[in-house]
Amino acid sequence: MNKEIVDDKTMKRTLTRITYEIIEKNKGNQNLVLIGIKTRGAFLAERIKMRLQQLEDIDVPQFALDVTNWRDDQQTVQAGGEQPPFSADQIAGKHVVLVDDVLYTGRTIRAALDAIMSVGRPSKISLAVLVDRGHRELPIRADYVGKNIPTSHREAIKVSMAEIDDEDKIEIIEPAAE
Ligand SMILES: O=P(O)(O)OC[C@H]1O[C@H](OP(=O)(O)OP(=O)(O)O)[C@H](O)[C@@H]1O
Ligand SMILES: O=c1cc[nH]c(=O)[nH]1
Repeated sequence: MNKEIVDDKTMKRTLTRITYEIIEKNKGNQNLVLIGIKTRGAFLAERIKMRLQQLEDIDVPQFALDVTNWRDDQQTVQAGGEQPPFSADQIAGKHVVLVDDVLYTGRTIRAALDAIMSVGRPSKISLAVLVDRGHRELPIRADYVGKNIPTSHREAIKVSMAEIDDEDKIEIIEPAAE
């Protein structure tokens, strides 16, 4: 069963708040680079980039990262992951804000950190997520959290985004009754 817990208006507000928090914590915003994890993290990073442009009139570089090749379950997933789309110069000495939709075990973020470090050395990496659903398996935490949504292991969080899903919403998928 799917239960909608965040609607489109709330999702927009949440992203605006995350953007304000990034602005507040990074006075000047000079060194920022946004890296969104495909698939939906990349669209979230694009939206944060647009808000930074509107709110602060700054043009922050933004990239979409495929972490397939760095996953720790890589043997079991499809081959054919993409290489990072940025160069060492584009991230060296920068403050990278990594963006994803859901933070769960933390393994996707671990893979993203390795992918970034394989290219260059940012001065700092922060993490922004739309949803933190708990159940971490690695010592990873987010700096910017849209919604903390406590879940059981059996539940799942489904983020829909207008760019690919036709609408914005966050649902909790409950396991079917046995
Ligand atoms: O913290 P974790 O346990 O790693 O889980 C979180 C990740 O899982 C989902 O991605 P998924 O692999 O389903 O790919 P998608 O974004 O392309 O749907 C989600 O978008 C996060 O990236
Ligand atoms: O519930 C979950 C767990 C990982 N990734 C998701 O998108 N949802």
